[in-house]
Amino acid sequence: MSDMFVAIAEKVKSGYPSIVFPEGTDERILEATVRLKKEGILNPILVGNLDEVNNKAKELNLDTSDLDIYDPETYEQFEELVDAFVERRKGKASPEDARKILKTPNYFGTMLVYLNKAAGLVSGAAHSTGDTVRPALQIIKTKEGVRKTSGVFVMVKGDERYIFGDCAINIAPDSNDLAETAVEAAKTARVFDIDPKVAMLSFSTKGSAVSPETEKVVEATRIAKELAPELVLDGEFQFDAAFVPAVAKKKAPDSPLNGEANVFVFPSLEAGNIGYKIAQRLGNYEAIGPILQGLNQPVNDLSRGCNAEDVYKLALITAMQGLAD
Ligand SMILES: CC(C)(COP(=O)(O)OP(=O)(O)OC[C@H]1O[C@@H](n2cnc3c(N)ncnc32)[C@H](O)[C@@H]1OP(=O)(O)O)[C@@H](O)C(=O)NCCC(=O)NCCS
Ligand SMILES: CC(=O)OP(=O)(O)O
Repeated sequence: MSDMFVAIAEKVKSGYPSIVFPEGTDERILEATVRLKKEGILNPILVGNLDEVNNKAKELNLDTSDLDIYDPETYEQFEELVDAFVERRKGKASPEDARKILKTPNYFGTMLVYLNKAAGLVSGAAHSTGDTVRPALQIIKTKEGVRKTSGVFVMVKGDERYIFGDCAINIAPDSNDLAETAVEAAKTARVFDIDPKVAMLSFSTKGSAVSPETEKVVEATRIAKELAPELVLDGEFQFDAAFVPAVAKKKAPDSPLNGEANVFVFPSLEAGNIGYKIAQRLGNYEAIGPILQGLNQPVNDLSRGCNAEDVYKLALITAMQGLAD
């Protein structure tokens, strides 16, 4: 494991937070949580039917005897969750609706976080992103000053670390959305000791093509600079002009990025989601995330293509976000 994750694990261990995993019968979740508990890093709370979770663990030769397993069907404080959900949804859910909704593991787990019974949540190994994040958007909500959450990956290979976003949430971002993603991604970068140099990506570099798509990124760059004038941030850039110094000299000789960008803001969810998966699967970068930015409490999604190592690392990041809040 890279030094970065070893350091995060040490930090998390000192706080020993509880993190909730709504997918208690998923084998990757089971493998990662048993390891996290055994290493004394954090306290996993698995959601699911006790027998089903334990039987699945047995099949995998994993010992879940010292893990907390909460079943929404038998959870003693369920009515507390119902009341808090009805209050939070302000007229959008009756107590009967809430009782039904909170039987679903992602809503149940998210309410545990909202009520501070857990410090964060990791899900999405077996659920789509929509089903994983919707409870958080409705219950946890964004921090004051953040209009929309976005999902970034930390891309790791050896000592190399980059932030890619938005790869998960906003399907057709406008200029304001892109600017906000950029500013939040720079903050996320600092969490991983990356000194952010932010590139606003497009298929054009500094006006080499002009279209509504490129103009959206030009405008996003202007807004992001206004929001965070201290940031090293520029656009619009093709990936090579943002990343390869020799290409940057030719295509954008006057830019402060100098082809050294390490935070990449994609112009649409198509580009971001496809882009991170290509870097992961063809480029052999580890892709940890999506890490949701700008929420009041940490809730993070996984790709359904994840492995147990990805779950373990995203759990570490989630716990670290919780300690920082
Ligand atoms: C994220 C997503 C599920 C939200 O869609 P949705 O549930 O239809 O959203 P809605 O517009 O109905 O909004 C639901 C709630 O979430 C909030 N919300 C929606 N998008 C949000 C965002 N980006 N940030 C913060 N809140 C958001 C809304 O304000 C609303 O809150 P309210 O009920 O309290 O008023 C949707 O944008 C989506 O499917 N994105 C793509 C996910 C994906 O497949 N990614 C690729 C794989 S990672
Ligand atoms: C992040 C992501 O693409 O998730 P999934 O692969 O589950 O759709």
